[in-house]
Amino acid sequence: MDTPLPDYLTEVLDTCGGDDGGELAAYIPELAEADPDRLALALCMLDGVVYAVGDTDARFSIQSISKPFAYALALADHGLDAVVEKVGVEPSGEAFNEISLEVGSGRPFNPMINAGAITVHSLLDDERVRAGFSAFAGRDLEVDEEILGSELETADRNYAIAYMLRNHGVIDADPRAAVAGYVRQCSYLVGVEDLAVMAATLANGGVQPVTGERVVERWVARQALSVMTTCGMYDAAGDWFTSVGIPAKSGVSGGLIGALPGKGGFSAFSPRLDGHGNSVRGVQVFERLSSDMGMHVLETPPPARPPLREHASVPQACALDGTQEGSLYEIQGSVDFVAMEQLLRELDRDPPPEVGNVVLDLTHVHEVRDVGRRMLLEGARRLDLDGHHVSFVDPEGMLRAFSDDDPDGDGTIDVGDGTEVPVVRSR
Ligand SMILES: NC(=O)CC[C@H](N)C(=O)O
Repeated sequence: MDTPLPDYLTEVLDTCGGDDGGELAAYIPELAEADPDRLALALCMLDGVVYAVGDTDARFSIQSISKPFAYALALADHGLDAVVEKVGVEPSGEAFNEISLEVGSGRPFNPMINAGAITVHSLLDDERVRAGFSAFAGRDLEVDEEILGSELETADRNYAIAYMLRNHGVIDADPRAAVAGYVRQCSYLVGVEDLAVMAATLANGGVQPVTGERVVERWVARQALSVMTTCGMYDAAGDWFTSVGIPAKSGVSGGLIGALPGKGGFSAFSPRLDGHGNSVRGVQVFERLSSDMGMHVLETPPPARPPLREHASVPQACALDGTQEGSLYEIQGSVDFVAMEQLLRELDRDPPPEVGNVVLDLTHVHEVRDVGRRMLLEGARRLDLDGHHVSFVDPEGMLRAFSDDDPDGDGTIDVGDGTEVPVVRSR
């Protein structure tokens, strides 16, 4: 069987391809020369599989899509506080090249507009950007010197921004050098597959899904995705988020990325732009993908099955001690806050009989979140305090995968206060 995914993606391009509305970014001479009809789309799943359709060979400058990645590198190098001290995280509601600072703090509003991005760039050097972007993409990226030179010839607005930044003490660097570095950052050549993989790295908590390299820490990826959500589409961020609902970033060469946490990275390329500087057909492609695939991050998920699959009083409930009566709790689904709140409430409402074994069976659990694990262990600790002989059945090692509690694998887990509870592989 051939997977239908490429056919589906081609169909999306076909339906969105007819719109020739919008304009090329004429303020950068080299971009005004681009072939306006090119159209491409790529998806990168978090196991590293990439689907790409349309003009997948097209290479274009990354432009403002560089901003969340440069922001991530600055966060990784300097920490959150140092970066937030320089650049805020509030949507400006203004155009990407607005000459403005936040009233009060005197910082650029956010790292997605040019003022913020020039400031972020001043925290990095060219080599760090090159190596960092290449790590996100999983291949050595190169600057298009023509595009770089072309933009620098007409960069008066960015120079104005940089002079404003230095005048207000936001950057120390020479404003012309700051702009040159920032425009270099915008001039890396990419294709849609690169962008999908880069977006997927953010969606994957900072681990590049193809190379397996951890490029940035989890919190860094979350911070970058957060500002993409609130500011990535500039003064169209609200419209974008209500209709598409995916953390995203656009660039004036026509690229667009979306990163869906825990799911995948997406990219589109089509050079004609709307009045906000976002790709016209790129936006349409994402609207279509989001509605077809139910990818709005705030879509309420369907109700989960209850965490307690079965609760039975059974003889010989515990494999460790086949002689006693006991209670068997078969837990299913996700061990997260919501599920454990329900389970602990149930154990409070209908506690197991005073003597005997209590077996907490995780055979049917598919994921254990850190908070869920802590709640479950606390439940086990309290059952132990009440005098029960508690044990876990954990065939997949889900509990231990998260902790150092049982480094030597001696078959017990510390549930707190030094209380050891046996863990067995099967009942
Ligand atoms: N929105 C964009 O992609 C803008 C990037 C472009 N290099 C600029 O600074 O004007």
